[in-house]
Amino acid sequence: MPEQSPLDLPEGDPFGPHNLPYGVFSLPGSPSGDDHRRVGVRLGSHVLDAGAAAHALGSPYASLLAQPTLNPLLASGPQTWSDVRRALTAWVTVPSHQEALRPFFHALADVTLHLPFDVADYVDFYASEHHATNLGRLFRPDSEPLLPNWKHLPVGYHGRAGTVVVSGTDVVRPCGQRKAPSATEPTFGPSVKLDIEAEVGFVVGAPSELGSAVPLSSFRDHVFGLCLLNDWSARDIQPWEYVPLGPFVAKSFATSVSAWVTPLEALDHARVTPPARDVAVLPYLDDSAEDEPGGYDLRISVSLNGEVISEPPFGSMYWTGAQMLTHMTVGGASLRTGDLYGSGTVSGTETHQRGSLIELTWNGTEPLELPTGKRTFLEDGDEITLTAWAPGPDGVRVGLGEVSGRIASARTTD
Ligand SMILES: O=C(O)/C=C/C(=O)CC(=O)CC(=O)O
Ligand SMILES: [Ca+2]
Ligand SMILES: [Mg+2]
Repeated sequence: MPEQSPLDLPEGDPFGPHNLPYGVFSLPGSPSGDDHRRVGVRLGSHVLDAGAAAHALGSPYASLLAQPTLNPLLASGPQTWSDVRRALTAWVTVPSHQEALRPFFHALADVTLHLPFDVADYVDFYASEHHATNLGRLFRPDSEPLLPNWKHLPVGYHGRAGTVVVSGTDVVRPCGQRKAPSATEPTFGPSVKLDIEAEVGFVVGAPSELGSAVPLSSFRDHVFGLCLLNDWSARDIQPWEYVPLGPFVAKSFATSVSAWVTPLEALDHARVTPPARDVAVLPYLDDSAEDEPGGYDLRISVSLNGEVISEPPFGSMYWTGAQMLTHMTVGGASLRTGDLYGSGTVSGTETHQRGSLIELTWNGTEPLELPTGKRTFLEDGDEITLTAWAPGPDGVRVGLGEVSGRIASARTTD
């Protein structure tokens, strides 16, 4: 019997030709150096070696795709993104290409997936009203949960690009300094409140000029696509160190991203109007006259050791990706290819929609009851996986892949 073609997908496969996310892979046995990495496009449970396929088909995009990272494609800009996607769609849907493409498909189970792009700057926002309200209650119980600025601008901080890692990378429990409110002196040691943050990452492709702001309407000229992101956070280190400049050691030891970047064009059916804003914003952030709604209806699922513990709805985010981008550049900051910005933890209104353990367990006071026992924060060996899907054309889902990471024990010297 002939082997089934990678192009024969089960009906409704979330990684069908309507999706075509990009990643970077290497083949088994190849050294881990850059030379052996190549851009791949996911189709079902296979990855297409996009550069080799382009070369074989005589495509003008061969040199853009035969690369060890997505950066050249990201830098090529929105017209080329569309053109390449159109070409790929034709390759995987036109039956006459089937035989020519077959050698360039590899089973996902047989390849190693790498960080898909070289991360330039990394920023993390705080765009969920429900998350910000919960964290405000937990960290600042004597104040209003939302600080006065929260509904006037998307609050964010600059993170550490060099510690962004691809899904599947172990996360070493961080050590740091902490002081409980009741303690008189700070102490040092491995975090005892290691947490997750379920987020969506925005991947910047086309750069912008230093000194000019990027308006809301230019979001799609710069942002190439979305990934899943887990902003690992040490909740015992964070409250002691964050005043007044923001998170530092507590959130800079590892941030995991999915191996697949889903182009915005694959998510057009998922666009939704964000929740009603009850405070008027300044004109540069006012999206009421934009042509398209700025939200994305992504349904995230968080599992701990295989048990689903939360289902955060990305469509509930107060601030949109365009507003975050515009605010980030309003002072004239330039964008670089490979910039990554996180949405901030995605939490919905309901308890089972909270995107972090500090919220799900109310800072450890209400443990989760799991088949493997009670859990407040993460223990060594725990594995966290975020997955997500979005509505696509004709009721078919668009899969966003997964981001997972396992906790390795702290590296202490004593
Ligand atoms: O409210 C605080 O002081 C802290 C908030 C967070 O830890 C959240 C954060 O990193 C941004 C986010 O993911 O929403
Ligand atoms: Ca975060
Ligand atoms: Mg981080």
